[in-house]
Amino acid sequence: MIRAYTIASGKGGTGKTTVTANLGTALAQLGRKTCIVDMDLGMANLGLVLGLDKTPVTLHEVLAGNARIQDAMYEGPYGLKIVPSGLSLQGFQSADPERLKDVMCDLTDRCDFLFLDAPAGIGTDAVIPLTVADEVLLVVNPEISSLMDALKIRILTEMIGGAVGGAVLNRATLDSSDLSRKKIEKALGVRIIDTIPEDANVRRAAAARTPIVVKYPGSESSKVFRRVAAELAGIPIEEEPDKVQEGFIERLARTLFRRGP
Ligand SMILES: Nc1ncnc2c1ncn2[C@@H]1O[C@H](COP(=O)(O)OP(=O)(O)OP(=O)(O)O)[C@@H](O)[C@H]1O
Repeated sequence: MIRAYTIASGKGGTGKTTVTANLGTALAQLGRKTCIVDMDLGMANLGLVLGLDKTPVTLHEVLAGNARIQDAMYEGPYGLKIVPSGLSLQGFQSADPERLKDVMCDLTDRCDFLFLDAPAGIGTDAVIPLTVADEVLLVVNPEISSLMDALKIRILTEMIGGAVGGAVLNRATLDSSDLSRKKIEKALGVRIIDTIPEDANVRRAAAARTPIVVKYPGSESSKVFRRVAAELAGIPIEEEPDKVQEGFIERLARTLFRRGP
């Protein structure tokens, strides 16, 4: 039985693609058949951040009725299936987001988990993914503009008969200007499933066109992605306890009392 999630935020640049790519990879690492789809028909970048170079068939052709979804699926890490969107404006014009429902039917037997990376805004290509998923997961940053846009998406989703399952707070810092998790939860009216910190390794991994859970598996963000993936898969995850940071005194003692050559 397939479980479909749409990753949405309303505001651009909150981390939807990052969350889609890494949750998808983390679920694939857990052995779940997982497919991620770039619904950003105009400004595609899921394939780019995952290092796909040759993608002769994309979601553009599928939504234009000229190809089957299985022809637009490319292999990612741990057997993750990636459906990129095309980069051409012509392809964008020919793609009809209304075909998404039929595409989802074709995917039913092919995977356990499906993630749709929604575009920013409330255009047709952003709204349709909100209706077809079992649950919408919001990606929100700890700032008022992101919160307001996420709230709009929550209300819109409910108005059109969809369901919001929760939110992921991304790019959290310890800065006092950050909205707190509690405030966001209260204003948004949905549970914050987990919090991903602001992490320079996220950008480094994107530059290397590799998910952070593969490139920097020990980073804080990777731990959060694995935790959320485990929760979605309904399995307990045991993280290694964090190594106690060696302080200056411990380092000095180790150097002074080192045995042997
Ligand atoms: N936790 C994080 N720490 C640091 N940088 C991050 C984090 N999450 C995302 N980023 C960076 O923020 C930028 C935007 O992220 P991303 O592309 O995932 O957002 P998006 O919501 O998909 O954007 P768009 O609305 O344009 O599709 C990228 O450069 C990404 O590497």
